[in-house]
Amino acid sequence: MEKKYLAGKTLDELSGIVARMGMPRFTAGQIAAWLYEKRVRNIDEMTNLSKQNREHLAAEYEIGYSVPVEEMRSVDGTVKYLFKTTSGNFVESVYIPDRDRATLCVSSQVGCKMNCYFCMTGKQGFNSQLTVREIMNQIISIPESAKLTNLVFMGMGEPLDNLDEVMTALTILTAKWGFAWSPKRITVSTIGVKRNLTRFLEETDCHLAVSLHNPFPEERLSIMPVQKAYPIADIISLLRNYDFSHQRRLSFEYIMFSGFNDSLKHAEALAKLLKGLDCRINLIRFHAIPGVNLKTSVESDMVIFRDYLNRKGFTCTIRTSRGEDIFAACGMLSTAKKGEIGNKC
Ligand SMILES: C[S@@+](CC[C@H](N)C(=O)[O-])C[C@H]1O[C@@H](n2cnc3c(N)ncnc32)[C@H](O)[C@@H]1O
Ligand code: SF4
Repeated sequence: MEKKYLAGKTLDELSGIVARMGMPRFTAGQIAAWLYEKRVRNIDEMTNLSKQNREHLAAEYEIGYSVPVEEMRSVDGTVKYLFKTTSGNFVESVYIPDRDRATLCVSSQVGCKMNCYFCMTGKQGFNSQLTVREIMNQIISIPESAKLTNLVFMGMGEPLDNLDEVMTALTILTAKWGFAWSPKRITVSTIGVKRNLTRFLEETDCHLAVSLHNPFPEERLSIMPVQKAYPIADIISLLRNYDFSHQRRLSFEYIMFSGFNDSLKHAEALAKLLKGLDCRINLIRFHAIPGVNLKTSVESDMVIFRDYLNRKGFTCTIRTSRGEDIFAACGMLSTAKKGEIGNKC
């Protein structure tokens, strides 16, 4: 019999399992602590469960964590990890140490349906959803797991297109019986999948980042097909119904493309679009990818753009690029790995 996995199970699900197996109710909490606090890799290590209960559990279940299959280290300390998924594909996670912070950028899907012109993951097309176990595994199975202070869902895939699994991962990360993290340590990035945005905003307190990239609808549509189904103006109207003036943070991601979206006219339109919203704007350098005819903006244009937005009352910063020497743009390593395997077949 193929074994099922315990990793990624919530306390409610574990309670159902122990009840079915005739174990005491409190065993569910003990198993959750072994999975998410002590992070053991083998049921036999759950030493406060009786030997009989461990054997019983191990007859049907295994834990289901798996270590990365490859890693690339940057001179700046960034590490890119590659994980093999159940579907036989690969996803990436990037560990980014920065003074007293240690952030992990996690993937939510294998590939992506959204097909943004500038994105390597988009070029892969959609392959499959990651399960909550595969999302949690990225966080638990890197050597630096215990050092992590922050998480960003900015790896491969669109988190709001896999919301059930992402929400369960957020529950495990923030529940007392799980990681017990504050939701303020977690940021979910989206291009604005409106149908799921409301649920995310209502049911979590995690920070939100929206990938905007161009304030003009036609121009945005030319690089982001999602603009057709979910225009950015509608997303912004929806966001105006929520309070981002306290603990919860709203930010907009804006990749700066030379001669495409980096003029003062764009900065003015962006300021107009976001007027009155409590938000930050992050300007990002474009990581060039093969076959895409766009270049990152020069530093002086980014500075002019940033200063204009700061004068308009926004908090706008230029994000430092990390791990340039290890293909840090998401999707590059997994695409290379896919090609390697494809070539071998
Ligand atoms: C890979 S996406 C994943 C999260 C979500 N799908 C989104 O688009 O917000 C995370 C961020 O990376 C940005 N990005 C994608 N390709 C990039 C590239 N080649 N250079 C710089 N940033 C890129 C996206 O625009 C987005 O802001
Ligand atoms: S930028 Fe985000 S939404 Fe667009 S293709 Fe890449 S992963 Fe998908």
